[in-house]
Amino acid sequence: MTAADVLIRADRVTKRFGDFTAVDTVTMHVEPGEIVGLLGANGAGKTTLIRVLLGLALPTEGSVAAFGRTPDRTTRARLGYVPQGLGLWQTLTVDENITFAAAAFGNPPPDLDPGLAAVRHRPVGEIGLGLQRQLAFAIALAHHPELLVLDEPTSGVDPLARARLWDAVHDQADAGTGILVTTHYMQEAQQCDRLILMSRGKAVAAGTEKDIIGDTTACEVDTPHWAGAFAALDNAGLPVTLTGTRVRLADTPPDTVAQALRDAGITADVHQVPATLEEEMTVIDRAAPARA
Ligand SMILES: Nc1ncnc2c1ncn2[C@@H]1O[C@H](COP(=O)(O)OP(=O)(O)OP(=O)(O)O)[C@@H](O)[C@H]1O
Repeated sequence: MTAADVLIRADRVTKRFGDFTAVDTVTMHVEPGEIVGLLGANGAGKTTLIRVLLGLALPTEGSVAAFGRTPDRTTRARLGYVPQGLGLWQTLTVDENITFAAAAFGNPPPDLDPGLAAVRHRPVGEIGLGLQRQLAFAIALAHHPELLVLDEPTSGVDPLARARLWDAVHDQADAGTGILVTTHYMQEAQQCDRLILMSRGKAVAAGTEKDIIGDTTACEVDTPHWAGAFAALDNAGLPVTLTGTRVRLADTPPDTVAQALRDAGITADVHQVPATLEEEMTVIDRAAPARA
């Protein structure tokens, strides 16, 4: 990879608001044709990092470059951005939003798929969130950006629309567009070529899902008394989670779990399994130092 191959990069970027460090010394980049997932809990610093990358906020320390230069209006024209709030004018119609964006970027308005075409004369504030997301996505793609930045693109979207959106993202990446996408749905991480995990402002892990999970394990507790097992492990101060009736504990020795269950008089099978990405994330968050 040469510097010319990098679409966007952050080099030791820190962003502070007063005494609060929202982004802490983050270095990352996105290349053409790859889908990079920025993962992290609420408040981890994902949106702030994106705003700095796009030139919408200045870094307190460190530097950013888009297409090899300081982000400005010219670089903005080479990327598509769908912010968490979608960036649409709620009181303008679908058509008016499209016309406005097309004029700003100097491109012809995009073709609309039938769902959006049917509501083209309605104010955006009156159409459903799913259609609003589709519109924001169509507008972001209309000028054929080299880089697409999507902040929580699937939040509040039904499973079918979510699958469609990821299909569209893959089509873009296959055509050579670089994608930077934030999410806190860990299942969506599997859609990405590369992940960057943020915790309390820092990039704490990077690579594929497999790289990030590494050797971390979890204990799974097999018992018909799952409610009692959960309560007992929770009372013992262990990091237990319950998904459906599945009782699991990330990064906890099986002996510790078995002992806590025995102490509570609960019979159960305890076995060790590879951790999920979500579990790895909680392990990392537990270990991460408090924000500077
Ligand atoms: N303008 C601001 N002034 C003060 N604090 C801010 C500002 N913008 C963001 N923050 C704080 O910085 C931290 C990181 O926020 P950010 O929105 O970047 O997180 P995030 O990872 O995108 O979370 P979410 O998934 O909830 O959007 C939060 O604690 C937030 O309250």
